[in-house]
Amino acid sequence: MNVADVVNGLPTKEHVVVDIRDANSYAASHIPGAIHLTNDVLSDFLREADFDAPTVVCCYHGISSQQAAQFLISQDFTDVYSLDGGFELWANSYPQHIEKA
Ligand SMILES: O=S(=O)([O-])[S-]
Repeated sequence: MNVADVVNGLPTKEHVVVDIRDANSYAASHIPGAIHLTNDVLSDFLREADFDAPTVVCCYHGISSQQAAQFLISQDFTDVYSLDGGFELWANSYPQHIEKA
């Protein structure tokens, strides 16, 4: 999914955004409303998740998010996307849409 689709969905909270970057990167800046998804919180996340919600995985550059998206699909999520270009493209495109922890 491209960054424009995600930014357009922000006002209505159309997507669940999960950020798989390291804790410092997430703390410094992330997509507004993004959940920080790490191995530590994975079981809680899976227990509470809406498996049919449109869910977008954000990493650094859009590579590792593809694997994470596949993993979520393997866990029975039905509507999962990888954010093309990752947070780097997001931050360059929408510096006004950045949330700090
Ligand atoms: O985050 S990344 O795998 O795209 S470098």
